[in-house]
Amino acid sequence: MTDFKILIADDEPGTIRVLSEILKSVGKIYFTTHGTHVLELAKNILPDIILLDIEMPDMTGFEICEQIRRDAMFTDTPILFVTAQNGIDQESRALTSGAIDFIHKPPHPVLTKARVSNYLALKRQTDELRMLSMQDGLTNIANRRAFDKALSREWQRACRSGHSLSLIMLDIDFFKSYNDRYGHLAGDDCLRAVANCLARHVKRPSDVVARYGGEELAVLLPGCGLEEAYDIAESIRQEVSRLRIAHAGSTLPSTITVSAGIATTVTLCQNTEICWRKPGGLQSGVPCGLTENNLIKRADRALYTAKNSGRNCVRT
Ligand SMILES: Nc1nc2c(ncn2[C@@H]2O[C@H](COP(=O)(O)OP(=O)(O)OP(=O)(O)O)[C@@H](O)[C@H]2O)c(=O)[nH]1
Repeated sequence: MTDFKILIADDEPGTIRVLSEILKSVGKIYFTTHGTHVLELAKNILPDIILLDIEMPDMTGFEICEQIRRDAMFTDTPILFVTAQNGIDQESRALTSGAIDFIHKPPHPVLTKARVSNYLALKRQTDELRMLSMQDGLTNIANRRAFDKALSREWQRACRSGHSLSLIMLDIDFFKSYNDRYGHLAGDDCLRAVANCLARHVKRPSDVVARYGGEELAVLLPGCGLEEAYDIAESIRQEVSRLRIAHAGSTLPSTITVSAGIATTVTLCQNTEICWRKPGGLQSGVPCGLTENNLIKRADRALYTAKNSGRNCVRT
């Protein structure tokens, strides 16, 4: 048995039994006889494929399909309708509501298994491609594209909820001279080790560690205020020093170090104002309508300050 998850929604327990028997070797079966439960169940189990009865008493399969399609979590999840009806109108309505194909009742064991297996194989490839498109090939942390998406998502969320959002930008000190002295491949190893170190430091599922570009790395911390972000950045800085990667060209301790800059948002007055918290607890209101780019600019500016303050330090 594979680790695929198959969700079957049908108000007839007999059909669920037959489909489960046919597909039990293809993946783990989850089912519901209530149309209104499908979306919630799907959110809990994150199925790889959904088999939907068109005729359900509480909600039609079309309505459920459209509801699932509206949810960004299920953009790539294939939905197949299981139906006893044939007809151009039904099929066309099913396809426009977001289904990818049909299984006709009574389900034929060989055809049903083959059809579901094909869509699952396709889903696996799509998942792998999506993952690769969001991952940095050298360090295996999130790439710039994934970072931009996460920042945009978390910015919206922070504006809605009023929770803080912190961004740490980190840059390896004297990395050019490291490359020049030890070679580009050693530079790549060093970058990987520092990225791993960052990844070990983030704990919450919504935190994102990304390669922002070149030797600049970013840590996005939703729901995290300035003090906590500072502690995390400082702890990363110390941990990188403890890696003891020799760097004879550094004017600091002769090991690899990082500099870090932090910016934090605080939403005030029921989202009417977005405020940047400044060092020393000062707050300055900035008119609403700012974009997430301001957070990056602030963190970058703080990083620049850290570099100008002698490097191997954290600035806000
Ligand atoms: N090995 C390796 N080097 C990279 C990669 N991406 C960027 N770099 C190098 O990172 C170096 C960055 O150098 P600079 O921007 O001059 O900064 P720096 O030498 O670290 O100096 P400061 O940041 O001021 O401490 C350049 O030499 C880039 O070639 C990469 O993927 N692998």
